[in-house]
Amino acid sequence: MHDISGLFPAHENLGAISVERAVAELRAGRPVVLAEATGRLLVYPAEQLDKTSAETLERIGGARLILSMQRLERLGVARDAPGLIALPRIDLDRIAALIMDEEARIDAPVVHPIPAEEAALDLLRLAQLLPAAILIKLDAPVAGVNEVAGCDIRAFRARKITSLRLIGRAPVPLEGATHSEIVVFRGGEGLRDQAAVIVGTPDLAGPVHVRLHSACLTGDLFGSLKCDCGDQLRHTAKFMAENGGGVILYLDQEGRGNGLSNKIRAYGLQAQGHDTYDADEILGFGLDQRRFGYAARMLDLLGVTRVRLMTNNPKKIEALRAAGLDVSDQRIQGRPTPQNIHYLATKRDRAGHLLDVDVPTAED
Ligand SMILES: Nc1nc2c(ncn2[C@@H]2O[C@H](COP(=O)(O)OP(=O)(O)OP(=O)(O)O)[C@@H](O)[C@H]2O)c(=O)[nH]1
Ligand SMILES: [Zn+2]
Repeated sequence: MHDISGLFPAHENLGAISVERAVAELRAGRPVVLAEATGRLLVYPAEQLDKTSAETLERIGGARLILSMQRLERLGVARDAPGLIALPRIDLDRIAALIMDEEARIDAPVVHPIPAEEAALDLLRLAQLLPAAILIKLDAPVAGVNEVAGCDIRAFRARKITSLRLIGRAPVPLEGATHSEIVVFRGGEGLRDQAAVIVGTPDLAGPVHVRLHSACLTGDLFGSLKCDCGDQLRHTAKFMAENGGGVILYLDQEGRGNGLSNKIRAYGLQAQGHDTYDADEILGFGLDQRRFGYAARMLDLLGVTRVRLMTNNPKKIEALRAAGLDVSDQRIQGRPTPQNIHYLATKRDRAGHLLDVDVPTAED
């Protein structure tokens, strides 16, 4: 027998790997078992339910639906924590309404979750699925299911920060910033690698212009007029090229961390008149899912300690300060368009973004 134990990563990574496996299973529409000292829980994503999975879950019995605090609030139940609803029957239409319908109201008692059940909800968020799962307490073994420990889910984000590694770097000339280098890191809590763009040759010992830019496929790549992302990205690179260089971290946080599918679902709700935050809340998400701890770690790996942060988002400033960086900030204006002006004003009014926007009134 060959001994291949040396091919497996160090012991401290195993927990994070088990979470990533669980995330892959859930995204593929497969169940996972969440193990805690209190017992074992079968977890199935509510958005993946179909006739066969519903029948199977109903046969096992004891199914409950866990929903986030934001979703419960939308369903007319004010709460400060997630909650569970018993599902004596797995009715596909009712569950679809409970997880996504704007008009649905709750018709059953809501129970407070235990930590294992809250960890299940967090797993769904990491998988960038809707934060809604069918849970069943298991009193008998189940075969062929991936198992994940609640403690590993809770430790996942911090572990991903410490395991972040620089994989490669190469010069890539950019429009408006021809002297640029792209550096790629593996890790972070998103589902892909993270990139940093080093524009010019910034003095890493002094305060460095830095932008934390969350991925926005629609804005950055397709030039969507609904947001200011693409414009800010290109403007920042050009500004840095003309002002002593800088570092742009391009973070795998599409849709404020909710993922592309949920962002497009939210855009669908926005097309019906909801603002950017209401649309996310209807889907069960909070104001902003993003955490910036791993961005601080990327800066650390690049040797940056003093930052002139190009942002209007106070949460980014706070997050880097909390991670020990010396941060001063600099406003960055995205181009207002008739299509994004309300989005910009909403970020200012509801999330405290430091934006200077003039929304035309009906009289203008
Ligand atoms: N969920 C959701 N995400 C959106 C929407 N519009 C844009 N986004 C995402 O919001 C994020 C924008 O992030 P950033 O460019 O870092 O900007 P910001 O948080 O507004 O802060 P600064 O630009 O630094 O002031 C990207 O991940 C976009 O994909 C939306 O309507 N709903
Ligand atoms: Zn955008």
